[in-house]
Amino acid sequence: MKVAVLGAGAWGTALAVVLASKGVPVGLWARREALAEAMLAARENRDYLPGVALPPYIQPTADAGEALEGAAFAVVAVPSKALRAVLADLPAAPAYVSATKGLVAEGGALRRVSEVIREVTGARRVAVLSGPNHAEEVARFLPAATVVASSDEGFAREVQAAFTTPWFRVYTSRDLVGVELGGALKNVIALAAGMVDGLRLGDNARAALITRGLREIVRFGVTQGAREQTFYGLSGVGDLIATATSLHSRNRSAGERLVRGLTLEALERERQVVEGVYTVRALYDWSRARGVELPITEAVYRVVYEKEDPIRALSALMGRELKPE
Ligand SMILES: NC(=O)C1=CN([C@@H]2O[C@H](COP(=O)(O)OP(=O)(O)OC[C@H]3O[C@@H](n4cnc5c(N)ncnc54)[C@H](O)[C@@H]3O)[C@@H](O)[C@H]2O)C=CC1
Ligand SMILES: O=C(CO)COP(=O)(O)O
Repeated sequence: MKVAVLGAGAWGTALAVVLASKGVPVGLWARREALAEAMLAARENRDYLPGVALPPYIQPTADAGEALEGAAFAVVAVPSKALRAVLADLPAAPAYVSATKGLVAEGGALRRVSEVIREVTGARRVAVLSGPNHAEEVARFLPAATVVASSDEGFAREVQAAFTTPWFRVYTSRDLVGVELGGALKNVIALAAGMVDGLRLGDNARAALITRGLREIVRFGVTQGAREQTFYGLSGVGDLIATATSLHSRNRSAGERLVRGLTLEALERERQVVEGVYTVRALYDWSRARGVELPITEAVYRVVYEKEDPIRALSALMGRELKPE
């Protein structure tokens, strides 16, 4: 069995390493010819995942047709903002696994990445792979667990079997909506946790924020048809903890740097993608249009997009109406 990985950032590369480490041939598609050539020459992705050797079973290429040729399924690991345009340009695969963690805002509607994949490609077999999985650790064979969710149980099991290794444990789930939203929304809470870190507000504050953040994720997720229980698993609270507390997390670190003077414009120019910056805007617009309260999302939005003083935005969370937990 061969697999195509679309997107040669840190995560696409790490997932390719997982598959190739067990002898699965992988076509790793990079948008830029120069990156594909550099990976071929150095057998390393120095731009996005330096220090990790690419096993021989990985075939880097900028030719999507070559990457997809004979693949049983394609793993989508491109940033959510580029998703639609990238997919529209590529040949179709028999099935898709989304590894992208974000939301796509289109004309006032919020779309999940798997919905966009389904719509653009017409594929019927679509799964989401999501969990507490920093690429830097997964690619170095440190132990990790993840979830593959699909409404097609057979496909979820196929993907589970493809990715499972002695150090990468894969669970299945039928709650695709819950698994997908857990991965997207935790980035917003991780931005907020980074702001707490940047302001040196302490461990108690970070724990309170993560816990109330989980509540906010559940509140939104349930309105979208997710099962509440899913958010208490690996792809929910598991990923929230990994992202909101890790030195690897780009979202957490972006929050920290934004309150210390980094501008949004400078952040957007950086090479690595910080999905939470787009997710928070999409969620904020959605919540305002529907009158749904998402207080942490609102605070993060105001700091990132309205340049509100972060102390003021976070104090507003403390000063909300008192109520039972
Ligand atoms: N890095 C990680 O540990 C994890 C990342 N993810 C998710 O995977 C997705 C991809 O992230 P990473 O691999 O970390 O990316 P990255 O930050 O390492 O690299 C960015 C990637 O996006 C590509 N890119 C940028 N603009 C593009 C455009 N306009 N069209 C096509 N491609 C474009 C770049 O070429 C590069 O491959 C994101 O949704 C992220 O949230 C999920 C789990 C873990
Ligand atoms: O999703 C991730 C870990 O599970 C990666 O998080 P960051 O994008 O914040 O680095």
